Amino acid sequence: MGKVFLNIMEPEDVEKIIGDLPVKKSVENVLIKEAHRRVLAEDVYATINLPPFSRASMDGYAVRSEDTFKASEDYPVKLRLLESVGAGDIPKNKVEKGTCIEISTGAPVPEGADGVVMVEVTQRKAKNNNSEEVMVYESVTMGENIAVAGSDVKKGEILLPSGALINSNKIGVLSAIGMKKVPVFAKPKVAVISTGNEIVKNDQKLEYGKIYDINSQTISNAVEECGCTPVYSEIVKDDYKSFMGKINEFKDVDLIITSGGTSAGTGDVLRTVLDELGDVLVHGIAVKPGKPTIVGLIPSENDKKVIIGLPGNPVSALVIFHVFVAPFLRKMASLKDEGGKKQTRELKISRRYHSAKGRLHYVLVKVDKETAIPILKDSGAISSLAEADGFIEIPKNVEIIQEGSYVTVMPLSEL
Ligand SMILES: Nc1nc2c(c(=O)[nH]1)N[C@H]1C(S)=C(S)[C@@H](COP(=O)(O)OP(=O)(O)OC[C@H]3O[C@@H](n4cnc5c(N)ncnc54)[C@H](O)[C@@H]3O)O[C@H]1N2
Ligand code: MOO
Repeated sequence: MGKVFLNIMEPEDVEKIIGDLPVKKSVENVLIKEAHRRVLAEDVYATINLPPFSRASMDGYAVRSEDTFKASEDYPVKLRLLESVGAGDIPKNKVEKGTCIEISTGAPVPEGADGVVMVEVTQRKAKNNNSEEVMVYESVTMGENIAVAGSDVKKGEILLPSGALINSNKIGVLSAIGMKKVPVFAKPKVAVISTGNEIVKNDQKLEYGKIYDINSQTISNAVEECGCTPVYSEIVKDDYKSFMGKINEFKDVDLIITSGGTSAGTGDVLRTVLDELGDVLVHGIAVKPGKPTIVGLIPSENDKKVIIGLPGNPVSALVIFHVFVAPFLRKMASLKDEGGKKQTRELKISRRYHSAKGRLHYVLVKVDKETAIPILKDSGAISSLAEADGFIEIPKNVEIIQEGSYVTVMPLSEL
């Protein structure tokens, strides 16, 4: 396949190409304590009734409701107390006419009882023969203060559908049926590789001409936010052998993201390696920043593996990741809003913005209350990362955005 760098593609076409890339999914069973923020891979049905038995929902006395119908402040009904049942206990007696059983919230309702009188509207009195009686000052209706077995969920009913993101409340639902292991989609593994002779890790000395690695950190975090597991890598030098070696090393990952080495410079070897190993689907997008972005496919064991080459500039790398890569990773991770973008906000732009025509522009913005403030620095400026909350898209045919116009802000991270 010939080089396609000069074949700059429109962003919509690139989104379509990425959207059509192959996605492999597998399922694994994890302990419930490890299921948080994972995606359910099967429908979950109730294996028991919820609640499993009819239980009191108030502290008080289990009664036959008809015994209390005439009860009032002035004419309380007297009921003989048979026993006291706490949560977790099993009642020994049956509630017969004229009797009651003291009951705690969560305890099983004794046979014969069809209502629970709240303790606040009763008074307990000891009698001479060591027995006790309860004065009831208010009536209860049938079923009052009782949660009947299966009234919440019936055994066999669907509790959660496949594809649900297991957050803390959904963990509660799975816990209610005593689930130990939960079927979830395996998290896609994504190798994150920074390339460049000038890049060093933070445990190395910063010699003249070198810079600390930013992209492994920013992109790995962003990968995690998409429900995938980042696999860290050593920095790869700008030479064919190192690059090829590293790509072959990551045989068991689902996708590879590199940064740097995408443009036309002499050290930019990703393109050469991809041309040799597989297919380059995209090399060049009509956007700014991020024009030299690469999307490729290389053969892997049974099918093909996707490689995304992000531009080296940390701002370009992050923006391109959010626009083009994150939706695909979220789809791989089976997150519900498959392919969808993150929650955006419509805000007023703080100043008039002038954009060069011809390419779609992504502009970092700081959000202050209801205003988006454009950050006017180039994509090599790290300080813009410190200020940025998100970015806006300015279509290729728009030159001027007037102060106060509404713009759509895409957030840069989850928090
Ligand atoms: N003749 C041309 N030159 C360039 C073009 C072009 O079309 N023709 N495109 C420019 C654009 S746009 C960008 S963006 C860069 C992208 O090039 P690369 O992807 O090859 O990136 P590098 O040259 O390796 O790096 C660019 C810049 O970013 C720094 N960098 C790289 N990786 C990291 C990292 N992990 N952490 C922190 N900083 C990183 C690197 O040191 C460079 O300063 O090419 C333009 N040139
Ligand atoms: O368009 Mo580059 O990607 O300048 O930053």
